[in-house]
Amino acid sequence: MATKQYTEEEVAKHNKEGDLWVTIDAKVYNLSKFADLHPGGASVLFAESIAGKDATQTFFGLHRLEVLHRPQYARLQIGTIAGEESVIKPPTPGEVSRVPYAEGTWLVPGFQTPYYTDRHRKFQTVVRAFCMEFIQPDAIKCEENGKRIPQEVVDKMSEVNLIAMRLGPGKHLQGRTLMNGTVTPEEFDYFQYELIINTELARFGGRGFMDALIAGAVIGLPPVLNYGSPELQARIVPDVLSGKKYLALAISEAFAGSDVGGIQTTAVRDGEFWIVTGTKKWITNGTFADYFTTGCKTETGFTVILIERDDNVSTKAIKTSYSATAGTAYVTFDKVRVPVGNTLGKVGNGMSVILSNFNHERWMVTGMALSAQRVVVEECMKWASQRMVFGKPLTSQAVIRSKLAAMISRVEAGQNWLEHTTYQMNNMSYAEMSSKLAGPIGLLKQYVSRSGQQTATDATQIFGGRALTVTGMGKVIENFSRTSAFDAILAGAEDVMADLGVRQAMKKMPSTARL
Ligand code: HEM
Repeated sequence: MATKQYTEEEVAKHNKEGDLWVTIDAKVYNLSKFADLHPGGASVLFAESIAGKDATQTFFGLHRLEVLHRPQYARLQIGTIAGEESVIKPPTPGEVSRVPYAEGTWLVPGFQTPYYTDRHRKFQTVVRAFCMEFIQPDAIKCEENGKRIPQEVVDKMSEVNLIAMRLGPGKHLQGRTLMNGTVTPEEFDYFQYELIINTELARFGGRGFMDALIAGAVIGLPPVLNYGSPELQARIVPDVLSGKKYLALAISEAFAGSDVGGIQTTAVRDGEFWIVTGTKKWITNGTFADYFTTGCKTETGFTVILIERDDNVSTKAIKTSYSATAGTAYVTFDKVRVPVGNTLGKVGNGMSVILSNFNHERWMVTGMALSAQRVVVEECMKWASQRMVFGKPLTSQAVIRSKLAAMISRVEAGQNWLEHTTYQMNNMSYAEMSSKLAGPIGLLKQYVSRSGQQTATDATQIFGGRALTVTGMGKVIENFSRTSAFDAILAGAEDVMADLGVRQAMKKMPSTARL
């Protein structure tokens, strides 16, 4: 680290081509050689207001702080300004943001919460620190290069049983040490701890990587845990939870999406085997999955079968508008022989297997979508404060403040509804949840995905052209705007969710209700 101290007068002498210093947040940088390599061009650095001067305000109007921490640029620092201290710092691992509305109120000092305890806060700190240290660096890289999640990250996650925790509480947690003992399996209350995990995993500004984080198993393993035979579970579950094998949920097809009943993949009995033929589309983690929890048409209806990858299973990456790191695949089953013992639940009863899984899946998607939306609120709060227009910050414009008001209201409304729903889930049996919460969760999901898209539109207006570039200042907004539509589709399309909520409510209308 550069420790040499300079006065402002000394820095001011280095103000020309070939001999160029600037100060940013009390740190002195020698840009003499870098000027010609500067992505923003050399000439901007020689401006009278920049060369040899304190360029802090201009710098933060154009760059994210992370630029200064990239090793190739951190090297340019030669010292600091004598008697001054750098004050703009990246968050330390586990640190909670102090930007208003950047965190759920339960994390804001002075606010009360009926749902969370100090144990939850401790857990949140540990999970955030873990995510920042072990997941975030690869999340950013993979989101950009589209490569699958590195095995080392998966191993690290399984070391603290993060993969198992992502499936919620249950017997699969028994005997496991969770997050190095921060929470016990008994204590892992139905959803609050899991909600914390989903919230933290969604804070990286990379939607593709969010789905790469073993999302396939999160949505595809519960049917094995809830409906698989003990033998099947013993063979499959430990390897998936320890990250040695990957699993994907394979329901949707080119022929049927939210209308699950219309799927065309068939499973025909041949003695002790099923012969499965058909195709599946949009399968998250499919390119690298070893197992597929697959919806099939059978003689007596719809049946869910666990298919193991073999030579008759082929997967092909589908190009989507989000990162290929999610491993979204087109899957072809070509007369795959699958032991009948791999059937999940009763033959012909697949619809209830899938439907019982949906509540948890939709709730998870909602939690992650809301967390990503909150990150956008934080980005906009920061940007609108630091961006100067005509000598004043953007926040001095009423129209910008009005957009911020709308964004904050949406994310806070979503959070309160989500926490309330999570509390119900904590206190209901699985069966109760299926009958009472399918509708409300559908409505909540469509509310959060719709508000996410409105927030994406508002954020794009606030960031302007910067919201359209994949790198640089607006990269989080660009990623969110490009991918928030995924939340409106995955696990049930927005319109279908809204309709489900109303239809379920209609079923419960008292026959005597009159105006
Ligand atoms: C340590 C000093 C600096 C480093 C390491 C640096 C680095 C970079 C990098 C990496 C970019 C690409 C965009 C991004 O990733 O955010 C960039 C863009 C830019 N930089 Fe710098 N820069 C420095 C100082 C400055 C200063 C003092 C100015 C003052 C005018 C400046 C003006 C610009 C401009 C105008 C762009 C283009 C921004 C855009 O396209 O939105 N840079 N710089």
